[in-house]
Amino acid sequence: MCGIAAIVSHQAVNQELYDALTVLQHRGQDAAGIVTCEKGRLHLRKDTGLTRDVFTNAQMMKLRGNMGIAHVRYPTAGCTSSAEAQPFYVNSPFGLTLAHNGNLTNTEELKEALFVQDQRHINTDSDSEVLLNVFAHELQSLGKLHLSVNDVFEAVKGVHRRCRGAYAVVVMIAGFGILGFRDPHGIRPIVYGQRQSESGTEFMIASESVALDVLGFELISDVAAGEAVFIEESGVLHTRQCAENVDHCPCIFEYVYFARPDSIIDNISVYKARLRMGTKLAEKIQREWPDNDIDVVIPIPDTSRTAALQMAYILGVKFREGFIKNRYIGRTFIMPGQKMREKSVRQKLNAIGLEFEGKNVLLVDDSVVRGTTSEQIIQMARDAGAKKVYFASAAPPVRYPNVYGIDMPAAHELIAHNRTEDEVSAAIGADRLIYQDLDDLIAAVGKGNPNISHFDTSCFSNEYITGDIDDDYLERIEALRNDDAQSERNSENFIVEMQNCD
Ligand SMILES: O=P(O)(O)OC[C@H]1O[C@H](OP(=O)(O)OP(=O)(O)O)[C@H](O)[C@@H]1O
Ligand SMILES: NC(=O)CC[C@H](N)C(=O)O
Ligand SMILES: [Mg+2]
Repeated sequence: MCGIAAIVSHQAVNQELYDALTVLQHRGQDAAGIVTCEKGRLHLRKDTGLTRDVFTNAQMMKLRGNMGIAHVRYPTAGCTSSAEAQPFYVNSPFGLTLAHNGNLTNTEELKEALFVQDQRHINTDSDSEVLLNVFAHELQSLGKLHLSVNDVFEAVKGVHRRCRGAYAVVVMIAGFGILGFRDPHGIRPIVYGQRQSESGTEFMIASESVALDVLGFELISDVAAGEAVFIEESGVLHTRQCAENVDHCPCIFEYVYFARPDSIIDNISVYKARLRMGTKLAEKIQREWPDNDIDVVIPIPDTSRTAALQMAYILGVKFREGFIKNRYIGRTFIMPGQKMREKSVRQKLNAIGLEFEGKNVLLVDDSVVRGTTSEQIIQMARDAGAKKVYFASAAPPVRYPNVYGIDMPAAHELIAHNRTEDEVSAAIGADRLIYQDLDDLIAAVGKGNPNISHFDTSCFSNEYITGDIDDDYLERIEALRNDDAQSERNSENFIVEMQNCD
């Protein structure tokens, strides 16, 4: 899950893109990058690390220009080398840079075709580099010396014909403008907005509306599934539906975990969706366990707080902060490698003993994926003196890999894979485990926008909307991207960057 942002302004965009990345940091902590365009010339800075670590003042000064795009990365393909940090660049045609959130599911076929038919060179293992080259080829093959807005939309149509999987994308065409587009299923979020300045209208595209809010842009709309928006460098906006078969199916895990609660995605408030998840889960407890002896509801910071608050309210029991989060440790689930994730949970969360001593506590988390957090937290609650430790998950059991931009490719690394709910409860050491039902999760999120008829729920249901995921594919991905394979690849880190400014 990465974060993308783009701004077309009448003044320098370097600081605003940087600010946008800090607001989108929760979507990717591995690498960050910004590219700006000044009179047709591109200035790029990208590297591994958090936004605050990647850009020095001197580098920021070099990112001149009134339009640019930016990215924070959480890898789902390739390795963690800085060469795979985004934005990516190709010089032909016209000078293109791209930032991508999502994951292509036909990368290998595309790579082969790019090499054999399109005579294009791919230098990394990143699917996003492949995506950029597909777009570049589609634009090139129109054979135009001077680009029109229509040509840009024709190239997006070509991308939709060739690419499978999830892609929310921003592309900057040097000296011409900025494009945003979303795959025909609209799996990953992308929004655009505007603000007025003394010199005219300015536009921003971003993964989440919270980035627009913070930078003073007013939300115009989500980019619809299959749609493209293009903003000319002068500040003129164009939109076009570019896909033939649109079937909007946004990722439900954005609402469970990834997105910030203060974002609105596809007209659904993430905050309200999480409150409704809390209501549904509390109602399930009341239904199935009416004589429960829960004394207190305690959230596992940060993401579960909204659902937990609502659960306590519906159950009529106290809500207490039993764990304090170290604000300097990032999100553990999106960290690379199980060792680092395990170590970080303990560094990140610490118990307040008096909230546990002698009590039956209901710990609430938004989801249980590998079980890294829940296992340690339950032990911490016991160590702090809890009598009984019950555990509730606002999402159903995560049993299947995600192939659309969340890095959980190996089924055997998921604690609920091939386990019953009771077995998971035993594995994490809970006295009782209550999972949200999938229908309730869908109802909780879907209530915010009745026009969305279905969601990508693949990690819960094993149903993959793109229709190209079979056992063979999942086996290949698991072999390529399980934790051991990744750490081997990352330790080699052999891909060297082609362009960057120091
Ligand atoms: O079962 P696991 O593999 O541990 O994954 C699930 C946990 O990871 C996430 O927290 P994270 O620390 O990433 O972020 P948060 O602070 O936003 O809750 C999520 O909120 C769960 O707590
Ligand atoms: N999480 C994402 O959106 C990742 C984008 C892209 N697949 C990468 O690995 O860089
Ligand atoms: Mg968490």
